[in-house]
Amino acid sequence: MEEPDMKAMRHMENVQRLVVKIGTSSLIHANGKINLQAIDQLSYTLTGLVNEGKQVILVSSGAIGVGMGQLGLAKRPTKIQEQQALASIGQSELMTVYQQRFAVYGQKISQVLLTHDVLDFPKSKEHVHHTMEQLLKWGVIPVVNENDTVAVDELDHYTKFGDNDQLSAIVATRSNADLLVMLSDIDGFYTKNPNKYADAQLVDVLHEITKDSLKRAGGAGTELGTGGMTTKLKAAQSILDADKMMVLANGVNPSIIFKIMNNEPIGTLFINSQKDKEVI
Ligand SMILES: Nc1ncnc2c1ncn2[C@@H]1O[C@H](COP(=O)(O)OP(=O)(O)O)[C@@H](O)[C@H]1O
Ligand SMILES: N[C@@H](CCC(=O)OP(=O)(O)O)C(=O)O
Repeated sequence: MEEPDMKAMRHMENVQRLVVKIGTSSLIHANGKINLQAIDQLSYTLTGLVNEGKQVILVSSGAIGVGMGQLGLAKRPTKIQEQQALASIGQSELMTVYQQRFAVYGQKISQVLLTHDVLDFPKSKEHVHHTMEQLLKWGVIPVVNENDTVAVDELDHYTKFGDNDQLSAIVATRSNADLLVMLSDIDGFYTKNPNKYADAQLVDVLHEITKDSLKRAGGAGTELGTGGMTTKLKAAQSILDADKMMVLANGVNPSIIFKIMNNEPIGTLFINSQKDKEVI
């Protein structure tokens, strides 16, 4: 693993298409209410990027969390049908809020709900691809989430992505995006879980996901978040395999994406070493 205090130069100039993933913990306050400031800033920032001529896809979690807030539930229910019903309530509310906030900046958005099998089956995968390309061509920001109402893993029918970290990596690689920006409740990937260890240090750049890095990632940090750091590293692995870049950063102020695009050393950059050498 790289020395945590070494800050490498970054080169985001050629990023034309990017996927931004935002997790539940960045979208919902600890008291269960929607974080309007985060959504507003996200809308402002992503619209700003589209106005600069970039193509942007948003992968947003939060359906279950928003649904919990709507019903006043403090704890995520364990029954699958309850989680799915909450997602159904929360997704439409979440999209209503996104729609309102993006409209303030004159930005069109759309909803794309996916399941794993849809992207496994060649014909439906092609349809999704064409729809996404058309949306991006029109300057629309597709807002993607898992179709939680139908996604369940059964023995003979595999429909779940697992979590939105995986989904965002799949969306980014399938859409040939140059960069995946993963916004979480933490500043980046640390040498160990910073919520447990005070001496944890932020890693600036990671060129490969080793067994050692996976060991440094603990479980999910919050009641609402599901993925935890392990799934973020797995997502990063898919991005590195596709020879693309990922930045993991804190989603508390989503306008941080402007700084990322401006080559500021924000969060953790995942880039394979060959590509890192090429761009420098
Ligand atoms: N090495 C690590 N570096 C950073 N965070 C870590 C690490 N290991 C475990 N974590 C935990 O992962 C959490 C982020 O995952 P999660 O709560 O699922 O966020 P999100 O809702 O944004 O997907 C952090 O808050 C932290 O507690
Ligand atoms: N599809 C679910 C999100 C699941 C998920 O991965 O959540 P998170 O760990 O907050 O990104 C929802 O919208 O609630």
